[in-house]
Amino acid sequence: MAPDPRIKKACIAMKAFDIPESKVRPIIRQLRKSYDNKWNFIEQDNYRVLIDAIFDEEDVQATEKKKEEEKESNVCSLAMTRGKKRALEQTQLVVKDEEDDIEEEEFPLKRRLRRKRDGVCDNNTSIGIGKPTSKKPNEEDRNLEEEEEEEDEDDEKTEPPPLKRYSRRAGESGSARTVYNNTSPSFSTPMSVEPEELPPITLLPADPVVAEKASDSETVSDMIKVGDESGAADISMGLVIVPECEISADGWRAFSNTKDITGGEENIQIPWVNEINDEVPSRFRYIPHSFVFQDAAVKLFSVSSFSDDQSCFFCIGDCLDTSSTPCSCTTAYTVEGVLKEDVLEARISEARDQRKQVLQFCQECPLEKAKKEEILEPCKGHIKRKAIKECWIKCGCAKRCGNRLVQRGIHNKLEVFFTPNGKGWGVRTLERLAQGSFVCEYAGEILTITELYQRRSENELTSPVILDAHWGSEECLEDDKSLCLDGTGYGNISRFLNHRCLDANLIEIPVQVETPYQHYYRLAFFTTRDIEAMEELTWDYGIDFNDEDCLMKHFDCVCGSRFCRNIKQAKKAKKIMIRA
Ligand SMILES: C[S@@+](CC[C@H](N)C(=O)[O-])C[C@H]1O[C@@H](n2cnc3c(N)ncnc32)[C@H](O)[C@@H]1O
Repeated sequence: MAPDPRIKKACIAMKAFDIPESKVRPIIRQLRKSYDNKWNFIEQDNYRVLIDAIFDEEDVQATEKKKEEEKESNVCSLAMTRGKKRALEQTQLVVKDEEDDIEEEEFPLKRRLRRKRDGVCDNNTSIGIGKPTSKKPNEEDRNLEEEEEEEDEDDEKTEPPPLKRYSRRAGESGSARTVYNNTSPSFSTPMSVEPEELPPITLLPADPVVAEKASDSETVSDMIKVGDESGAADISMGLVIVPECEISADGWRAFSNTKDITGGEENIQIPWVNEINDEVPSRFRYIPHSFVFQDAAVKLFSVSSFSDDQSCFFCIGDCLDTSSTPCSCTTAYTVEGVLKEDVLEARISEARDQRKQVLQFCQECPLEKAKKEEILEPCKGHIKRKAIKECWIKCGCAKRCGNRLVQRGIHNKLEVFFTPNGKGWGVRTLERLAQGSFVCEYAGEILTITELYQRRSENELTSPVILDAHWGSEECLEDDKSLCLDGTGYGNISRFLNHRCLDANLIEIPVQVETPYQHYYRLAFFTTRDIEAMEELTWDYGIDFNDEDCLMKHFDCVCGSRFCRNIKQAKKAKKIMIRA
């Protein structure tokens, strides 16, 4: 039989890392068996699965070798006199040092490859991933070890470890690690993942009862920390706690449930499909509600700090029930559970027509301050937006009250799908949606603007949203109160919503749920018109495609709207359409 050219190609690719063919071939055989001979899994990401498998094979061999040695030394030590044992221990000390060197020699691939993956290139190899370094190899090794030690020390000092580190690692493809089920001699398909210590997670309460429990001075983070001593871990916050581990794209494919991308976190299941290619949704943690990342001062107030006129204390049942006197809270929703037409129209024209927008200007804009430039540029202005006020903890009505729409969560049939027109994943509705229907809210990590800029410098953002509806109304906004949401690492279904310039079929509206506290509010998506089943859902990210300061990752817009603001791109798309 003619040799398979793909095996040859893989061997050549591995040769660049000094991995001999004799090591590559048996692993390829195992992988082909495990992946039903689907080469694309083996080849993708520059043979990342193959490299990982070779590493794991090395690990298994090293562990087995160590075990054997331990067994041998135990047997020896039992049979030895004390004096002999001491003598042997002394020799072992010397031998151990030598063994460390041998181990490095015997398993040089791992260190060399890891160094390459980390962007450090050996001077004496011709192929280098990452920038070459002028450091001598020994110096390099020392530095690498020092760095590793420093990292360990940091971990010990920072107790519990910062969440940021986890979210960054989650997106790193270069450090993915898969744990294999060792039922076959030393390798098989990915089966399980090792749980690591979970990062501290601070949540906003899904249920306002939680708010009641907090004292005036408590931030949510003081009150609810996963696994802390406050007993807060008992409160079910509906957070998907994914054991922190690093798995490959294929591992993720194997674990992710096509029937429900939310992992059971929403009232309904949201399936995902890809009818276009082999891609799977990128790895993230599904959270149904936003949570504080670190510095954001999202305070829970004691109910007494709000006056009775900020709630409908005496209402019973449903505030929208027409038989009772309409209460002061209910201004936005109809009894059918959609936004009132006039409210929706006002919001749409405010979003689309600049003349209808009221701009507020900060004295010192957090967005400008966060740039940390010598000269502070003047504030560019923020659109003043009033939040819809839903009934909350202080109201007497029931949870089923019609003025508690957003807080009851997603209730329409949605689907994540791979778009055919180059936008990646998107969201579509599987049923007809009436105009003004609530679809979902934007959930993510609540960050301060300073934290957002920090992330931006690490290139982690896709589409953060700034919670600036009230900016400029106060003299000076403190850093921990100028907030935004980032759904990149932790997010809900909204992280899949694509952008459409101006005439999108969704609009985002600020909604107050927990308290009338204005620095943090929820951002809810409502339909701007009736939407047919299978239509993609989109919202206008509000990006200026020419703004270099734009906080979102740049992309060439292919929204197809005749109002597309990404002019060059729109022209290109039009030309293609005409030619076709
Ligand atoms: C919040 S994510 C939306 C989900 C994304 N499509 C995915 O596959 O995960 C935003 C990213 O989607 C892509 N995107 C969204 N709207 C787009 C548009 N109108 N044209 C091109 N790409 C778009 C861009 O890559 C953008 O950075």
